[in-house]
Amino acid sequence: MYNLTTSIQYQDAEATNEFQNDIKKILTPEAMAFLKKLHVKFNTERIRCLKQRQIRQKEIDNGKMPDFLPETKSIRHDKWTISPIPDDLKDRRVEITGPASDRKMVINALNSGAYVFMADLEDATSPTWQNIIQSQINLIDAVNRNLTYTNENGKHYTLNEKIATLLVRPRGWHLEEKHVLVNGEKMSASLFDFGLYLFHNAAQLLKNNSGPYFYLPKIESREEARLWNDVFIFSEQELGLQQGTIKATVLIETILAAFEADEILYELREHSAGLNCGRWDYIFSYLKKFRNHQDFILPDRSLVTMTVPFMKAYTQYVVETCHKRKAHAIGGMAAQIPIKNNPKANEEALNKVKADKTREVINGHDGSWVAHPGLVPIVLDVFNEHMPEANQIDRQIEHKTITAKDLLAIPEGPITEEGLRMNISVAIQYIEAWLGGKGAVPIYNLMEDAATAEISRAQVWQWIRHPQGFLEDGRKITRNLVEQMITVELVDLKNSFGEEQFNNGNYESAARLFSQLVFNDEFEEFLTLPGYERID
Ligand SMILES: CC(=O)SCCNC(=O)CCNC(=O)[C@H](O)C(C)(C)COP(=O)(O)OP(=O)(O)OC[C@H]1O[C@@H](n2cnc3c(N)ncnc32)[C@H](O)[C@@H]1OP(=O)(O)O
Ligand SMILES: O=CC(=O)O
Repeated sequence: MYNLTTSIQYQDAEATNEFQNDIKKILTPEAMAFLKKLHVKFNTERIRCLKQRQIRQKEIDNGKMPDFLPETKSIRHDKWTISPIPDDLKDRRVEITGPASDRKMVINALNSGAYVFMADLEDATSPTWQNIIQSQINLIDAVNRNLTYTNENGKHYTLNEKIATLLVRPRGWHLEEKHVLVNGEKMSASLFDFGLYLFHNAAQLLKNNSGPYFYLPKIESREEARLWNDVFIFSEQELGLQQGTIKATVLIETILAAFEADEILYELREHSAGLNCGRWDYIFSYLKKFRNHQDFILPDRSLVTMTVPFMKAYTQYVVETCHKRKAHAIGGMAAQIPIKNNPKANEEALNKVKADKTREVINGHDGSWVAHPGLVPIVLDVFNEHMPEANQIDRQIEHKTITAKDLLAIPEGPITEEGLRMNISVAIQYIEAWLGGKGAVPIYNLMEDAATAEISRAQVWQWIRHPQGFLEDGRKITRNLVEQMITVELVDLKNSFGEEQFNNGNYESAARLFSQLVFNDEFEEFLTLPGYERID
């Protein structure tokens, strides 16, 4: 535990010598002093914003549905644009993402041919202390161009001459870093991740003709965006950086943020590098926010695609809003990844990615995400074909005006036994991996991370309680049925992975956490909150 008020301890009884050296390299007295200032100055407002989320949830529960805000009408209707975008963020046609903690993956991502690499400390990272510190080490080495890795077979990895532009996604406002206390309270994880990356790398990034660039997750309102903007201004002053040096792309990945997309861009206009459509968290947010409404229910996860009306409306609104403000509108993550040893299934997966990205570029997106280096050339081809310039910010796309009704439209479709079993299986397997320190994993040939697993567990929670939570064969989804399925799932997992792997893993504790998440009437805001109590 590192207490920023009294003494700064560098000893950690649990840590190996190597890890202690890493901690020393990252948590220097100067860096700690900067972190402390950030937390002291901004934590009260962070807590207020989180309380505001609860208030808003109660209003929604009581029937006050989201709408465009009358008090910010002038922001939506006035003419303004964001500040000019730096050169290395003008062309973002393919962006790869991956956990910042995995050294080999960081090298592979930077070398992948993608234009941007989003190094993720959020949904793709299980925030063990080791992973968080390792992420900062990897990022410093990447920025200083001395990131190397040698695998168990002696294969050596180094960075290419030309690498992707680096953006870092710190953890969201709801998370805390339990290993660091400021005045006795756990430090905001967002400020910890952001502060350390900025402190250690801003000067070198500028020397590299780049800059400190971020992706901001899970924002729910313009006030949360304003808080980030205030953090940026303060940090720039503290570190002697020119105002506007920090740039950030906000993920529009909550239903409430969609209604304030223009306002969020406005708050960050001096620091903005556009918006991104974080589709998986968006679906989760839609489920979460309207969970207590009898008329809102989603069908099988596999049926909530980008072409269902509420998803289509949201992406169109984000593109339109961004382009009006001369900002990039980046697309989201197709869950498919290359499939080994099955050429037919692989071709089908790649075709799905191609179709998804083609839809996005035609819709007006200025770039999009991939989860795997094998997908970079496919997405590159799609964008090269349909987007000859660096971006299509100046292209006006004729969409019908998006209304609140469009953003809230409820999709139709069945809930199947397969869909229910799949949610249970995916969520347990994902939580198992997360408890073991892995935040992104392939499950049934799809990329799964915290956002996708959140959908799976939230659906099961909702289907048990919802009056229309029936399987298409007429059976009501009950606690009893789900309990039986969890038991069967654990047996299936043991049979497929073998006794040894099963016993060495965290399957039983993952099933316990999953049961807590779906059987407790109190809906957990994020699975990573109770999860964090179970990891080091
Ligand atoms: C909803 C959201 O929030 S999306 C954003 C957050 N999610 C992510 O970032 C997920 C990113 N993707 C991944 O983590 C991985 O692709 C996974 C876990 C899904 C699959 O990983 P693996 O099982 O290792 O894939 P696979 O075995 O095919 O890897 C082949 C090679 O590609 C590399 N690779 C795979 N994915 C990535 C990636 N995202 N970035 C860099 N390299 C990668 C592997 O390191 C491996 O390299 P090697 O050949 O040098 O050993
Ligand atoms: O963060 C991205 C998402 O799709 O969720």
